[in-house]
Amino acid sequence: MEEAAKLEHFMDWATTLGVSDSPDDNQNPNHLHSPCCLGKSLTISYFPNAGGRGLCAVRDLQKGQLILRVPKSALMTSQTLMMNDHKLSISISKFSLSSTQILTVALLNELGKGKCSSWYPYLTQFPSNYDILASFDQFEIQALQLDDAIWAAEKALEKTKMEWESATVIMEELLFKPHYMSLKAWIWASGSISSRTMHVPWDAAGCFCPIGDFFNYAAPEEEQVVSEDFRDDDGEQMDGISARLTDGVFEDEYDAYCFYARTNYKKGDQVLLSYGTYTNLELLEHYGFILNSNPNDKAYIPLPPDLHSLHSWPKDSLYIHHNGTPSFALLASMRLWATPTHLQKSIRYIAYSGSSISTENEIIVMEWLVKKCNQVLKNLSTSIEEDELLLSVMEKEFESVMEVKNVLLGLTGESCEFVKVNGLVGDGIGGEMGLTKKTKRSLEKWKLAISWRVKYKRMLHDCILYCTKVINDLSE
Ligand SMILES: C[S@@+](CC[C@H](N)C(=O)[O-])C[C@H]1O[C@@H](n2cnc3c(N)ncnc32)[C@H](O)[C@@H]1O
Repeated sequence: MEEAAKLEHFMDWATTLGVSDSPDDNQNPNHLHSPCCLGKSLTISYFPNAGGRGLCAVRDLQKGQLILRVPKSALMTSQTLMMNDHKLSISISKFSLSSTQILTVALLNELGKGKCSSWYPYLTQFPSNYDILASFDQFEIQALQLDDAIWAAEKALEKTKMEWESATVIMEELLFKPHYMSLKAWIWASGSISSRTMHVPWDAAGCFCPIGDFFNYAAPEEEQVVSEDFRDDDGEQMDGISARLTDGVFEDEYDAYCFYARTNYKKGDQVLLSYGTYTNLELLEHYGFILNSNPNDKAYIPLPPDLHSLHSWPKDSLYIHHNGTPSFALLASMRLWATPTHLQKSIRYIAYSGSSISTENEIIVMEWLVKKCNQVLKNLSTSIEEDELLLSVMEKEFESVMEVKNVLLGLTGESCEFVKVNGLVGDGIGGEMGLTKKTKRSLEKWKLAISWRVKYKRMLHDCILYCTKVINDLSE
C-alpha cells in the first residue's frame, strides 16, 4: 500500500474509534459520526522546517478551545496491547520489567503481527527511524564535541542497551523473529515511546495517542503572568476551561485525551503542542530534533571548584541562558565567590537577592566568565565559523558517493573521518553510486550534532559579548 492509501486507511480507522476534532458534536445525543475524524478544526499537513508532518488549523482557533478528543479506547497502552494478547500478558507477568520495557516489548510484539494486528493502520504511521541520542554511533556522538553532551549520548545508549539485554529472555519466550529482537528494533521502539507517548496517570510509560501524536512541538514561553494568561484578547477574564494552561491532558470526565489550543491560531497555521520545557540537548535526547531558537536552551561551563561550597543552589541552576546572559544563580554565586572570604558572610544577603555587590566585584565576575567561555571555545576542535561552513555545505542534497567525497574530503579532519567511517573510501566505491540509507541517516545525525554544538558555542559567544558590555559600561 502506498503512503497516501495507508494514511487514508488510518484516518478511517481513527474515525471509527471516535477520534474527533469537533468534540462538541459528541455531546449532542443526535449527533451522527462525522465521515472523517479531522476537518472541522484540524487537518494533516506538511511543515518542512517545523517538524515535517503536523496538524494545521482549518479555521481560526481560540486559545483554550477544545480541538481534539481521542477516546481512551483508541489509546494504545501496555494495558490495551496485553488485553487482547493472552500470551503476551502471561509472559509479562512472569518477568520483572520496568513500565517502559513492558511497553517496548508490547509494541514490538504487536508490530510482529503485521497486518493481523488491530493496531496495524496506526502502526503504519510511525516513522521508520528516529534521531534520538541513543541512535547515535560513535562518530555522531563525538561530533557533539562537548563532554557533557557526549556523556549524555553515551549514557542514553548504554541505558537502552541494558534495557534491551534484560528483556531478551522475554522476547525469546514470545518467539520474536530475529529482526524484532535486535538492538536496532529496540532503539526504534524506545524512540517511538520517548518521542510519541503522552502522559497518563495509570502508566508511567504513557500512552500512544492516534492523531494526538501528530502535533509538533513549540517550546513553552517563559512563564507568563497568570493575570495575563487568564484574559482573552479583549482583556475579558476567561472561565476555568478556556483559561486552562495545559494543552494536552487525559480527562476522566470525558474518558478521553483532550487537546486544547495553547494560543490563538489563524486558519492555515500549524497547531503546536508543548511537550514540556526542554533544552536543545534534552530535545535531541528524547525527541531527536533541536529548535533553531529555543527560549529554554542552556549552556553549562566548568565553574571554579570552590564555588559550590559557598551556596545552596542546585548545580543545574548555574548556567548561561539561550541569549548569553548568566542565570540568576550563576551570577549570584559567582559574586559571592569573587568576594574576599572574610566578607562573604556579611554580603551573602545581597548576593542572594540578586543585586550586584560592587563595581569591582562585578568586573571580576564578568572577566572570569569571559575568560572561561573563551577557554572552552578555544579547546573545541572547530570554531563557530567552521561549523557554519560545514552546515552550509551539508544543506545540499548529496546524490552520489562521488559528490560526498568531492565535497567532504579535504574540507576538515572531521569531514574526512565521516567519509572514512561510512566506508565511502576504497576501490570500487565511488562514481555515480547512490548513498545508502545508512549513510543518509548518518549525515542527518551528524548535521544535528553540528547544529547542536554551534548553538552551544553561540550561547558562549553571546555571553562573552554580554559580559564585555557590562565591563565596558562599568569602566566608563
Ligand atoms: C509527536 S511527534 C510529532 C509528529 C511527527 N512530525 C510525525 O510526523 O509523526 C514528535 C516528533 O516530531 C518531530 N518534531 C516535532 N516538533 C518539531 C519541531 N518543532 N521541529 C522539528 N521536529 C519536530 C520530531 O521528530 C519529534 O520526535
